[in-house]
Amino acid sequence: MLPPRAELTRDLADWLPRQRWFGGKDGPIDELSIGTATELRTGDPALHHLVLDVRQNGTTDHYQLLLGVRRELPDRLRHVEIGRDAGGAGGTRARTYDAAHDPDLTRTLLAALADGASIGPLRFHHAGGARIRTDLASLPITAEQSNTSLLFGDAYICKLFRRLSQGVNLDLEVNLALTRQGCAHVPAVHGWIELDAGEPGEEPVTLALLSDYLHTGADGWSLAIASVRDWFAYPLPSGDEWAELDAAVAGGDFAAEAERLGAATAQVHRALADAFGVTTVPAAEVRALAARMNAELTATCRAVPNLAPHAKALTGAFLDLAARAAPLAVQRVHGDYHLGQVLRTESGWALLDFEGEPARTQSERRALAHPLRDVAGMLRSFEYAARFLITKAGTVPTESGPHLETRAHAWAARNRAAFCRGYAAAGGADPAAHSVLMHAFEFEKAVYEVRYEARNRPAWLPVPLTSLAHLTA
Ligand SMILES: Nc1ncnc2c1ncn2[C@@H]1O[C@H](COP(=O)(O)OP(=O)(O)O)[C@@H](O)[C@H]1O
Ligand SMILES: O=P(O)(O)O[C@H]1O[C@H](CO)[C@@H](O[C@H]2O[C@H](CO)[C@@H](O)[C@H](O)[C@H]2O)[C@H](O)[C@H]1O
Repeated sequence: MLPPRAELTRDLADWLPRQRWFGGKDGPIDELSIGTATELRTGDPALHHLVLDVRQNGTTDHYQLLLGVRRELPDRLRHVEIGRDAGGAGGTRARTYDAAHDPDLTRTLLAALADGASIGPLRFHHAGGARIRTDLASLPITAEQSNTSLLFGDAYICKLFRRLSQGVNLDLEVNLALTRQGCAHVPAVHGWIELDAGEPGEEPVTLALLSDYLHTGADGWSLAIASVRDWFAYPLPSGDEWAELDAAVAGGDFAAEAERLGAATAQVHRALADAFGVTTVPAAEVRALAARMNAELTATCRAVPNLAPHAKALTGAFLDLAARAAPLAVQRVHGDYHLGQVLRTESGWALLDFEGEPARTQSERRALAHPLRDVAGMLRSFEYAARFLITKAGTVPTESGPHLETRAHAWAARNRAAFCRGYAAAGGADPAAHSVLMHAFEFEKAVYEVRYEARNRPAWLPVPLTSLAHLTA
């Protein structure tokens, strides 16, 4: 049984702003109420699924929470306690906590998924194929910011979406379609959980996604950084010859992987086109897109004046896009493609997280785009990886800054070229033959990054700015 609502909502309003995944940290909570409460397991411990309606600054956001209720809280769950002394029915005391951290309770989710159960407004779907195992204990992974993912042994990863958005989640929609296409470059979907919208004709809200856990995978960002570190440590030849060095000579060269990643990207784009189709937008819409890119540049220059010296070159690229005067083929793409979104497993590259850029609205994230927009995103990521160690002063060997910047540039150039080669060879549009699109998309992403870093990680701001200095020189 749930503790009395008044006490519970008071505890939740105190606890929620302290959670990493809470999106409304920039203002106070004006009102918090429990939108839906569904009992998933009775007894001690009990499990309740809650949707919290959180009103801030005139808008209401919805967050999901798995609420555990126990008489006594074991030490291992103290760090996720929500309410200490909520008085239960009949004078009993109940301790409430975030049950995502309690493997005794999260098993309930696997069992319901395996059964394809319906509990109150919650629908548990099994994607078909292999039976879902129910004997696995969960462990939350800590790396994430906006959602919470649970590992079930080496078999599954279950992503619980914290802030809920209207309708079917993009990550589910895309991964399910690609799994059904037999695409080898995404983790197979095993199941998902959704909440009935309640109103006829309204789409259900996606709550969670259960996929294959690619437990042998290493993420592209760590692999690329290891390669850059190796390249920076490569001994300098005498004199000034270092400037001529090709990044290929370093032991940890990444170019072959970059080329394979390019090929995997083209294959996923093909599968997305097959699953969702391709449409053509007229030249007038391409002009409107270029105008939006430029408007964002103007707004970002106002917020981050250090971007202003590059504005002329960026505007030039957006004007070239506007002048292109040709229709553009658009389709579903990844939307926020970078090295942190790809995993190298023993059998190849896998792409993760098709939710789009977190700083964009839902409709912007759903918008179709030209596939080279993803290619440009990944080229930005090579720029980032090349300069990350320089920005993190102290983690690099003894060379002076300008020398390292030359090395960074060489590493980025080598891996950008390899990625593009792999992409074109596997049937994707050849980036070299679409320089107007590539420049506009890459500069659009760089503007987004400048804004993203200024807001979220000001210490990283020099990374996109230095790279822009090179690209616009
Ligand atoms: N299927 C998977 N197999 C292995 N690791 C995964 C899988 N899905 C996600 N991860 C790991 O979890 C991290 C975060 O996943 P992601 O889907 O990007 O979550 P978020 O949307 O919260 O950023 C990834 O960078 C990756 O390291
Ligand atoms: O992974 P998310 O969907 O949360 O994407 C956001 O955060 C990313 C940073 O974690 C950010 O990516 C930028 O930094 C990366 C290095 O950390 C770099 O590889 C990317 O190229 C760069 O864009 C992403 O833009 C943002 O949407």
